[in-house]
Amino acid sequence: MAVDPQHEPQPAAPARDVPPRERQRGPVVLRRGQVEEGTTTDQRLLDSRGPADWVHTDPWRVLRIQSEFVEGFGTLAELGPAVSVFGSARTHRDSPDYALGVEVGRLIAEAGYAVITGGGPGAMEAANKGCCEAGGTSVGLGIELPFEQGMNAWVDLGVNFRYFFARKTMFVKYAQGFVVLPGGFGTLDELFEALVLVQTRKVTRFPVVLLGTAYWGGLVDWVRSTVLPHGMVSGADLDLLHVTDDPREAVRLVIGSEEERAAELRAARAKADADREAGGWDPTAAGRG
Ligand SMILES: C/C(=C\CNc1ncnc2c1ncn2[C@@H]1O[C@H](COP(=O)(O)O)[C@@H](O)[C@H]1O)CO
Repeated sequence: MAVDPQHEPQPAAPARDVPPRERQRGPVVLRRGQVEEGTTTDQRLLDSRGPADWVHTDPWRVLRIQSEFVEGFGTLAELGPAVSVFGSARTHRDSPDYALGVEVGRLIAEAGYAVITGGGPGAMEAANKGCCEAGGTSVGLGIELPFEQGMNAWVDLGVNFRYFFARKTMFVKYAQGFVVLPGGFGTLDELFEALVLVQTRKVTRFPVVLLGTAYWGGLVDWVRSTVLPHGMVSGADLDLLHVTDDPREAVRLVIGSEEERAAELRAARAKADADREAGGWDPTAAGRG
């Protein structure tokens, strides 16, 4: 009998059509010899047991550092214009320096600027108090210290940092300038960090004002009489420092007078209008000041 080739029995499916052993490792597909035995990533995540010493390793710290920058940038990005105020954590509430801190915080707030401090006691608390009482935005960037230290009661917007260097970035990035009240090593560290950033042109137009001639005069004289003649700084570097006893003068030096600020705003708006007419409008140009 003739065999119809169309109805001949088909050979069995070749072995390669049998689904191979397969496993996924995140987005990676592993087959045959690439398949590893063991738990999935998800299983390992959910498994609470196991050693925990990795939380004290540098790669893990890098993620924590990254999260401090994310939290700081995220919280402060829309703060608007601000001035950072520094000064001793040990300034007593009944001291003239505390009253000076309250006054400068108030004047900054009345000029429409937020006040950023280290969120601690003393001069920081004073500046936050003055700002808060005047209805300004009172910011505290706290730091985790070996001894218990909460955010002062006058901070309305606070972020706590583990790392000094992440916190210091925020003081500079989100302020138009610094006002520095009498203080110790912490205050000096913040002062000289700002001066080096300006001197090396990492930041431009960043006024630094020392409030209290009796306290700061000795330091400024030493820089002028010793550091300058030794050639360790230039005459232009000395101009980076302003010293005054008058909180109004301090605020004016940092943010300009009301007229200067209004003129800056007018100029920024005019530039934005001109750019818009030219077809290249920069929506951020008129927003500050
Ligand atoms: C010393 C005491 C408390 C310290 N608490 C602080 N909280 C927040 N920020 C602080 C603290 N101490 C120092 N700082 C930072 O340094 C600057 C003040 O340092 P100084 O040595 O006192 O001049 C200040 O601007 C902060 O940014 C006990 O009361």
